[in-house]
Amino acid sequence: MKVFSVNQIRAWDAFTIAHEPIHSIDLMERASVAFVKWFCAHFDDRCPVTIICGMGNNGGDGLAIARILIQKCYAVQVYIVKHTEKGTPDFAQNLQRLHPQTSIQWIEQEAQIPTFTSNSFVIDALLGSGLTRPATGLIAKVIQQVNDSEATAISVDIASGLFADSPNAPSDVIIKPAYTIAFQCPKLAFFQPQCAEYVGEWHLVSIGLSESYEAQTPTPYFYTTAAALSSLTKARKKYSHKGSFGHALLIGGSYGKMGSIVLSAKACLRSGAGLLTVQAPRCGYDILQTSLPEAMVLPDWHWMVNTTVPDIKPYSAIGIGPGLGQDPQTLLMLKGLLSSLTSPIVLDADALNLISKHPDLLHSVPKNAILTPHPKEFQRLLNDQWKDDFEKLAMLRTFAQKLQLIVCLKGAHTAIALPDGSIHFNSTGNPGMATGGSGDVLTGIITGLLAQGMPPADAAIFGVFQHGNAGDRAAQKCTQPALIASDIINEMGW
Ligand SMILES: NC(=O)C1=CN([C@@H]2O[C@H](COP(=O)(O)OP(=O)(O)OC[C@H]3O[C@@H](n4cnc5c(N)ncnc54)[C@H](O)[C@@H]3O)[C@@H](O)[C@H]2O)[C@@H](O)CC1
Ligand SMILES: [K+]
Repeated sequence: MKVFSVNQIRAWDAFTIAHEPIHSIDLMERASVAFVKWFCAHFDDRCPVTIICGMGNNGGDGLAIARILIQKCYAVQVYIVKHTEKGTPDFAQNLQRLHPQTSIQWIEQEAQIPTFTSNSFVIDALLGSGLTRPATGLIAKVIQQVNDSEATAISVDIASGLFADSPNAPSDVIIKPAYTIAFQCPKLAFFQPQCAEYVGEWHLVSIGLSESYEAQTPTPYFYTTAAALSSLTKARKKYSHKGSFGHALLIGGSYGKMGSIVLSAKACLRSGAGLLTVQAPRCGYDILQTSLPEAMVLPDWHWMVNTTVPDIKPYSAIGIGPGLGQDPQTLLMLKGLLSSLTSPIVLDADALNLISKHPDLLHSVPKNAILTPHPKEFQRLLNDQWKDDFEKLAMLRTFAQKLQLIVCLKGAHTAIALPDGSIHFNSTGNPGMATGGSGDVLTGIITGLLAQGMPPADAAIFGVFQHGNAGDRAAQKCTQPALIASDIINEMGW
């Protein structure tokens, strides 16, 4: 799914209005009906609903939502903040459409701001994607009052005061909703950690905007959906054999850190790799052979760390890093490996840390190599600091494009930057996966997919998606706090 900027969304609305064709007031009605459908599916009519409206189209949505909820017998109180002399035409029309007996209160001064009770819902329709400056004055005061209350706030399209495509200042006043119900496509802000409390749990509702506009309009940003990946899962042919599914090599583990490479190795096999060899220091030999009889083990001559550059000819993909350690001899091995590479590679954990300490190595990482850093590792790779998450994203794009690498920046909504400049935000996963070993599992999955011949960009996007999917299934079974990396492996499968 494409993620568009506010300007593109506005053009998308206009295109749909002109080409469907549909009147803009009817598009607003569609949006409001879609919002109400979600709302009613989640909350019954026992709790009072307060709708706070601005005077733009977001406020127009709020008024239409009020009308539809009243028809469905919800107890609705409407407040309109008079922040301008004249509302938009669709706002005005929806104001007219409200039943004369609807409870509407204009807020023209601070004393008229209500208190919001803890058992109520506040539907936030003050400001939407039309935000041009931070919320101030009366609107800011209303937002503050909502945030100070214990009411459950639900934002229409986007939290009032939140910029969709660019960072807010720390002092900006923004609704902190429990939920955001966004129309048609997510906003870039939804994927930024710094915006988390201004987004809450977000859901998309379709408002039937033009499919041809979506298809023909370019954007660097994408949101991964299961449907877009369905073509990547292929049934196995009847006469296939283990040689049909590649031979992966995983390099990692060191004294005290063998668990990392064991986790990667298990995940690699579960991703469907036909054969797996693990190169590990000699101290890990028994551990690997015992915990993972399905894998072959190539013991390094060194007892504690990896030092030997493997003969890479037999392998269709290589993953290196989990538990690797940063011994000087391991660094030499990594250098040797990078200079002799012919197969696709995943670089993770200490392989990335070694590269960060020896930045010249970055230039010997081959095109389309997959790097899987978490934000700290990425910052070390960049040797630079971003001032906010939007800048981090821009730096990620530039880095991947300049070096022609695939970078999976791990976190909630892992951002996968491709050499073509696109960024793909993941849609699966949960905070239960923030636990030691999760990343090792991901490295194993992607290495296994590469070994089977999946193109690197697909392997990164599909691997991250399936890793999160397995994590979601695991969390459902054992809850998020109880989830450990092995649970992710046990829930793998597609
Ligand atoms: N036809 C359409 O374009 C549709 C629009 N929809 C809704 O319309 C919203 C966008 O509506 P608008 O573009 O009218 O804009 P908003 O309703 O977001 O904002 C209203 C107006 O307030 C002014 N404003 C901006 N920042 C302000 C601030 N900090 N304080 C006070 N005033 C400020 C601007 O002039 C802006 O146009 C979307 O978020 C969505 O909710 C939906 O109804 C779907 C269809
Ligand atoms: K809003």
